Amino acid sequence: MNNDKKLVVELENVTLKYAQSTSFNLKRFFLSKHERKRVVSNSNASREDALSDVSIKFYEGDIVGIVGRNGAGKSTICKVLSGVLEPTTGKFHSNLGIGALLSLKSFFTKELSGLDNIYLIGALLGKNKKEIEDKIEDIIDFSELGDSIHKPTETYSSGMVSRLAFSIATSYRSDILIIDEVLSVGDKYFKEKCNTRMKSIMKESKLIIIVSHSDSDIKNMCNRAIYLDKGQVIMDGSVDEVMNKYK
Ligand SMILES: Nc1ncnc2c1ncn2[C@@H]1O[C@H](COP(=O)(O)OP(=O)(O)OP(=O)(O)O)[C@@H](O)[C@H]1O
Repeated sequence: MNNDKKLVVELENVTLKYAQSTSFNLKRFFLSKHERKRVVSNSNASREDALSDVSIKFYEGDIVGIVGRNGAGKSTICKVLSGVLEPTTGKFHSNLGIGALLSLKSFFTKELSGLDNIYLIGALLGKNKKEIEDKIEDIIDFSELGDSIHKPTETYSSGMVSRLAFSIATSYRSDILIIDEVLSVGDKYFKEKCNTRMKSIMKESKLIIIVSHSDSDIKNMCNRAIYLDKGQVIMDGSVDEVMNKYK
């Protein structure tokens, strides 16, 4: 499959077990950045695998939709692809730079303001102060949060969080863009605005991964889909084929 395309990212027999039940957030990521195994387990036996023997090849130009029921392992795969989590066993190879992971579940530190989160997430994406400050105006404008940017994000509606998350991640260019359940929230007007921005980013990114529970998001944007269940790949193929199986 895809013999004419350039292989850019590969998961090889990846298994991932979480060490303990715990929520994931930015602070935790910073603390564990140099010791990633603190958030995953080395044990072979004790826990059900969040990912189990997953092998996937990603090619330049792929826009891949990942589908599956709750708990299937979609967010976990995104974290492995963005370098946030290391596999417990198996290998992750990437010829692309650090992946920009756009995820509502992961990175907001809720007691901090939207503005502070812009700095923190920018730093997490490897940007320096100047690079972050160069983008602040664009991020706030695009998110349309106005003065709410100074309020703690725990006071935001899910739509506001979504707007800010989308604005931050899409303000920086990276070779790999990973969008985990962000497109499905936000009102119709903002969704259209996101789609327009996405189209221009897609032209610049080498690989895009989209997790969505929305059939239409996957059908409209992706050229390939992967169906996960209980941490395993059930099907990897064309969008039509996979969405028919997933129904
Ligand atoms: N931080 C964590 N600690 C322990 N277990 C976790 C953690 N995060 C996820 N899991 C478990 O790993 C499995 C896969 O979870 P994951 O969040 O990747 O699924 P998902 O497909 O993204 O689900 P959803 O559609 O509900 O967002 C689930 O069984 C989940 O309970």
